[in-house]
Formats: sequence, structure tokens, C-alpha cells
Amino acid sequence: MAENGEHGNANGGGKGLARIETKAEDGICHDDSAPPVKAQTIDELHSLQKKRSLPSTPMNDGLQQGNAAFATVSEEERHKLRLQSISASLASLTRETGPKVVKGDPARKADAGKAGAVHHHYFTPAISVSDSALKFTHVLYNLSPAELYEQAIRYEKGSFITATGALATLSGAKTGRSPRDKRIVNDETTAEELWWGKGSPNIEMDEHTFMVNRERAVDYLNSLDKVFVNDQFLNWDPEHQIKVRIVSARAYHSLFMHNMCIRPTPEEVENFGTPDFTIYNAGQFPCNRYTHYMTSSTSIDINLARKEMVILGTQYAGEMKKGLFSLMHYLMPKRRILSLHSGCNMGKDGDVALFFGLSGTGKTTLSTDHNRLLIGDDEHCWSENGISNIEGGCYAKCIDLSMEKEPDIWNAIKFGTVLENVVFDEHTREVDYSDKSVTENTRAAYPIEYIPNAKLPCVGPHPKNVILLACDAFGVLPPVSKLTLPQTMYHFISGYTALVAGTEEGIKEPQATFSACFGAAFIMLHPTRYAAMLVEKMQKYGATAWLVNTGWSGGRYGIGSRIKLAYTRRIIDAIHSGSLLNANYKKTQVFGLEIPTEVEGVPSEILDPENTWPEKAAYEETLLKLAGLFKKNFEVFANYKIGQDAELAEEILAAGPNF
Ligand SMILES: Nc1ncnc2c1ncn2[C@@H]1O[C@H](COP(=O)(O)OP(=O)(O)OP(=O)(O)O)[C@@H](O)[C@H]1O
Ligand SMILES: O=C([O-])CC(=O)C(=O)O
Ligand SMILES: [Ca+2]
Ligand SMILES: [Mn+2]
Repeated sequence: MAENGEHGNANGGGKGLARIETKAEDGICHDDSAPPVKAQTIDELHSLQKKRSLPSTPMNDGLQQGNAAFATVSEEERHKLRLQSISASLASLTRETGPKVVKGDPARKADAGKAGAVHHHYFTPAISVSDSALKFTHVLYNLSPAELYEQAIRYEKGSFITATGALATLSGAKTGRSPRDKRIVNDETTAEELWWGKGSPNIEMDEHTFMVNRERAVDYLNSLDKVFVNDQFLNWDPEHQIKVRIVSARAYHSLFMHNMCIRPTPEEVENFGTPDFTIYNAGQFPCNRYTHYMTSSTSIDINLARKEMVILGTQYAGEMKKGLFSLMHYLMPKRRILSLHSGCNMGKDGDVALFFGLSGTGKTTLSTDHNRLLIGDDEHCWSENGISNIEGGCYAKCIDLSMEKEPDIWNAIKFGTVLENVVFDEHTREVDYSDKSVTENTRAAYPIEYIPNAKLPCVGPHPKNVILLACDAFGVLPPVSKLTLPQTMYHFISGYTALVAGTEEGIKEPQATFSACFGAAFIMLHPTRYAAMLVEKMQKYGATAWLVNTGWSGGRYGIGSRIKLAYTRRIIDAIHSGSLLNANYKKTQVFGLEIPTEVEGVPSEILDPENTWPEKAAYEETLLKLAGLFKKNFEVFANYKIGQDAELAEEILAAGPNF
């Protein structure tokens, strides 16, 4: 710059800066060899960067799915209908109108007034009597992962891109679900239909209180400059698909549900119509402790008649996923379909296995198997058509995740994946999966197609094997046993696991947990209703059940150690291949479980836990202790009939521990 001698003297001479001549050698000027951009200003240049996205194929005739109304209308008209539908979703039920929703990001002022971009005011002006009716709420509708990343990083503290491209985020004060704050409206219909009272997860609330919380959530959402709206599907069985709308305040929540629900194609979005169920997630805003029934600042409320769910006072995204699962536990049995808290995969020959188990027992880890096709990791339906996944994504525990032990999950943590509550290096952004500083319940939520051998669509034939997983921190259940049908029902209804809460210091007592149907927090009907359907289906389709202990061996927690994942995988392999069916078996004391004497790839001495304990007396004492806990838990079910077959019901009661 200095060579023309006028540097620093710009105002001298009255002529301004001398022009720098760029000499064209050989007729080529290197600085502008490319054609000039078609823009006069930087803003115009930036406006060229993004082009409008359109549905990839032309509109169909729209006559299916009862959306005939959408068939004959123009694109503009359809967008107008959609905004009206969203406005109706967000409408206050006590004020004059719904909010004036506007499509697009309020920060993108440059787009204002541009054709198709934003600011279509479709609503007839009413005389507004409240300030909130005068304001606009911008709707960020079905944004892509890239757009949601930008929103999260820009506006949500604690959002970062990790070294592998995942979006690290914090869920706030709550890092797990709040089952004691989940309420269901008890109305004329649900009073009859649902399971209430002792042992039931359904804590009641009345319709009026629901409306108070709904209004609180809607007012909160409408007070924001923008909300995220996801329109998506549940259930891969097209015959029983449910349309859900999720209205939320955080990009994190929108990306989480984008990953976890089934993603509509652009055409399906165009034809979406009215949702079957709507979630209002105002999780950053508390419920009002003066409101009837509220016992904390958190409330997760389901109203089945209104087909709505309201979330106040928790930002933990799993509430949305599991709230919808509760909905499915209500809707599907009405259609004689069994909803299941289970993982599911399929062999190359079409043999399907279900993996039941409570949180942390291995559904995701074991259903994600490089040698098999993944149908789903957590929520399924078993209908006349076979098995279908409810979700479009997986939700894996990340604590102590390693590339060697869980390569497919490790590799799924990339761009688009939500990584909750993990700790990472502030410079390299490498995640330290062993760090529990925020919580032990660190999680990754990714679309199922991030698993290379996902089975798409996520459906499969009737299961051949049903695997009940228990993480037995008492260390007395065998690594694998074959169950009779009555034993299967007994263990399914018991829903046992024992984890050790907080593993920081000292030896802690394992805590036995019994959760009916391996998911009592999500069931809506009495557990025996689901159990009866399971018996019926297992009998009809001839499935074999197994109990697999993914927990302790060689002593209880503090003395023994967790069974190596590699051994559990060999056991599961032997179940899938059918080789375990033909093994030699012996029966254990107390629980009366059939245990194989050999499993390929697993040291035989660990197959009978009695062999692995250093002290026989301690083993027997612990075994009886656990058996006692099983017995006590089952007392409440003793008076219930399970299924049509009275004899079977008796057998189920007798299939528990005997001592
Ligand atoms: N032998 C084992 N078998 C299975 N999992 C094991 C074993 N040993 C350690 N683990 C660990 O236990 C955890 C199992 O968690 P997983 O995500 O599979 O739970 P989940 O059943 O899917 O629960 P949720 O319903 O909460 O998602 C993983 O972190 C896994 O690495
Ligand atoms: O819902 C959650 O937070 C995780 C999960 O799958 C479970 O607990 O079963
Ligand atoms: Ca899981
Ligand atoms: Mn789960």
C-alpha cells in the first residue's frame, strides 16, 4: 500500500487516494478472474447466499389422510392455513384471539417484507384489549438442524459445538425426569379408563387446574419474541401413526424433538393439517405454587381429552419424549396394540428381539449391535402387523462412553446430535465422557439413521426373542436365564432393576427398584392389562423370553464388579443365534431360574453367580434379601387376574421366588 507514497495523506491534494492500477499480465488479472457477483452491497451479497427451499417433489393430490382441504389451495394459502393452525394452538383461551404469529426469525430484519420470507399478517384485525394481543410472536417452524444450531449458539447459554460436531447443551437445573410432578387430568372418561391410586404413576389433577397451567404456559410462550414449532410423527406403522406438534421456547428442545420424533418429508409437512396432540413446553418458566395440586415449581400435565401436554419448570428434554410415550400407552391399547418400553433389533435373517429394561439396564447399548439392524432403542408397538418403533431417534446414555465398547453410538455423536450435560475441553472441545460434574445422566439424542445399520422404515416382524434386562447391583441374578411363560409375566410385571445412586464415595447399598412393565412411570392402564397382551402375543407368535443381568457379578456393588459388556454381548449373540436354546440347563435355588452351563465366549464359572461370590453365606443372605423384596413388591398384584386363562394367572403368581 505504501508504494504510491500517498499513504497516510488521504486528505491532501484534493484528489483523494490515487488509484492503484492492477496490471493485467498476459491479459489475465488475477484479482477478478471470476465474473463479478451480482450484488451492489454486502447485504445484497449475503442475500444471495441462501436460496429458498421448496418441497423436493410436486404436491400430490392431497386426498389421502383427510387433508382434502389442502389439495386445491395455493402454496400461499397453505402457509396461511398453517399459521392459522399454529395461532390456534397458541391461543389464549381467556382472551380475544390467538397471537399474531409471524413466520421467521425476528433477528432477520433484512428479510422483512421480502416475498415469501416473513410478515404475512393473515389475521383480521380485532379490537385489541390487551397488550399481548398487540404483539407478534415469530414462529420458527420445523427448522433444520443447522438453523437450530445457529439459534442455540446465538441465544442459549451453554450451547457449544463439540470436536465431532455435536451440539453440547445444558438442560438446566433438572438433568433427569420428574415423575412425581407428572399429572394426568382425571375427568369422566379417564376416571374409568386409567389406573389410579396406590402404585400408579398417574397423579391426578382436575381440568380447571390443567387450564390454569396451560394458560400460564401459553402466556409465557406468547410473551417471547419467538417460539419453535415442530410438526412431526410418532410410530413407523403408517396405519397407527400419530401427528404431534411441539411448541417450545428453546432451539435445544426443537432439535431434540427433531431427532427423537419421526421427521416428515417436505410433502408431509405441506399436508400436515391439524395435529393429533400438542405439547406446550414452557420449561424455563415455573408453575405457580399457589395453584391447586402443585407441590414444586415443576409440573408436567397431560390432558387426554384436550390432547395436550403442558410442561412448566423443567427443561429436561426427556419429559417431552416420555410424555408422548405415556400418550401412546393410552392410545395404542385402545387399538389392541401393545406399547413397550423396549429396544428392538433384527438379524439379517429377519429374527426380531425385544430388549425390555428400566433406565440404564442396556436397551440402547445392546439393541445397537453392529451385526444386526436397529429397529429402535426405547419405545415400540407390537400390533398384528409386527413391531414398529414409535420414535425416529435414539437417546443413549453417555457416561463412560468409549469408542471401543460402543462404536456405533460413539460415531453417531456428530453434527446434528444433541449432547446433554456433558463436560468438554474449552479449547479442543473434546468431550470427557467420564466427567460427571453436571450429572451422571449425560445423554446423546440422534436421528436413528445415524446408526449405520438402522432398519428403515423402523418396523419388523413378530419377535422371536424377548430379553428382560436387569442391572442387578446385588449381584445374585445369573448373567442369563431362560424363562417359562409364567416367569416371563412375573418378571415383566415386577420390572426389577437395582442401580447404585451416586457412585462418588464409599460403598452404598444397592437400591432395588420395581417398576411394572419395565416402565411404570409411563403406563396409563393397570400393569396387568399390558402383561395380558404380552402373554397373548408371546403365545401366539411363539417367542422365547430370557432374563439377562447386566449388573454385578462376583459380589454385590462394592465387592464384585459389573459384568463386562463384551460378555453380555456374547450372551445376547447366543440368544439371537438360537444356540442358547439348545444348551444344557440347571435350575437355581430360590428364583428357580434355568441357567445354561455354557455360553460361547463367556467363562462358564460366571454363569452361576454362586460360584463367583467369595463367601457363600453372604451370597445366600443377599439372594434371600432380594427374593424378599420381590415377594413384597408382588403382593399388590396378587389379587389381579392376568389374561383370560385362570390357570396361567395362578402359575404367574407361583413363578416368583420360593423360599
Ligand atoms: N454388561 C453391560 N451390559 C449393558 N450395558 C452395560 C454393561 N456394562 C456397562 N454398561 C453400561 O450401562 C449403560 C446402559 O445404558 P443404556 O443407554 O443402554 O440404558 P437404557 O436401558 O437404554 O436406558 P434408558 O431407558 O434410560 O434410555 C451404558 O452406559 C453401558 O455402557
Ligand atoms: O426418559 C428419560 O429421561 C430416559 C429414558 O429413556 C428413561 O428414563 O427410560
Ligand atoms: Ca436408552
Ligand atoms: Mn427409556
